Amino acid sequence: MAPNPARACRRRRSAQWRSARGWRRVTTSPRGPDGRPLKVRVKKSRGRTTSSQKWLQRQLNDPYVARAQREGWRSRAAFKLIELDEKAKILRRGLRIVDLGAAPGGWSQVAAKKIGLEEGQGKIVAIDLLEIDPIPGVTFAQMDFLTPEAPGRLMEMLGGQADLVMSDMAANTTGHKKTDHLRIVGLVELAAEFARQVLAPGGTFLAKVIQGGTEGTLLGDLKRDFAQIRHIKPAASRADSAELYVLATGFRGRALADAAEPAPGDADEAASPG
Ligand SMILES: C[S@@+](CC[C@H](N)C(=O)[O-])C[C@H]1O[C@@H](n2cnc3c(N)ncnc32)[C@H](O)[C@@H]1O
Repeated sequence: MAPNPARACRRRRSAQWRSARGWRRVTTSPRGPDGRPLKVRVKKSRGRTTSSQKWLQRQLNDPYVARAQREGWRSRAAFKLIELDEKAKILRRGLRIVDLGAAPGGWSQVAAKKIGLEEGQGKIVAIDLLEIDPIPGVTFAQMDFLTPEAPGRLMEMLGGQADLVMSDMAANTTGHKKTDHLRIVGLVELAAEFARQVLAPGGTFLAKVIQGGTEGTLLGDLKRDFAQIRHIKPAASRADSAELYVLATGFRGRALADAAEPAPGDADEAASPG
């Protein structure tokens, strides 16, 4: 019998529903001749709600999760990019895009559709620590963006300049607010540095930050290198989360960004009397 995706989806959601409410599966023995349990009981677990149950409860109560499943997006994050694009018109046919922190692939799916990737237009290169199921036309590398080889590898995959560098990277949270804040700021700073290396003049940089995360040096550098900076909080971004997106448009070009960076050795020359 052909698999029925709607039925599989219903079954998965009902399993999630049971798990989120503290039900756990108990498999009785003996097993039948086909190795499957003769009886499967579902029992309510005692004790406090675990963090994974809380996560599941949030998922089940989240309209974007259900909508993503219905519409075939790999993540609820897809709606954030859809909304950012509705507000700021960042995706156009034929664009060359770098997607940083791409897994499970929602943003790449949205971007691929908008730029006409399946019709042979534009290009998307993507990177993540995690593996993703292939997306037609998207060139993906499973690697840590923080490793020194990552920027070079991405540039090689891209084979030219980019029109848009987008980063939805989020480091695993530790629960320690200050550490989490510093980690995400570190990721955005590196992503912005990479954007300066690969963007064509007029290009766009979009990145997830957390409130207060684009103040100081990062914001100053972005203002110097891009014509316009905006902060946007899409409705799909959870209200109780401090995340928001910084959108920098109108890249002024590498020459300017490079001129602002002291070249290696400049400091020594300036300091040397002769
Ligand atoms: C919120 S998810 C991205 C969701 C994605 N935009 C989508 O639409 O499906 C954040 C991703 O950032 C990735 N990430 C975090 N740190 C990273 C790093 N140093 N290098 C590469 N990916 C990283 C995580 O593995 C995770 O998959």
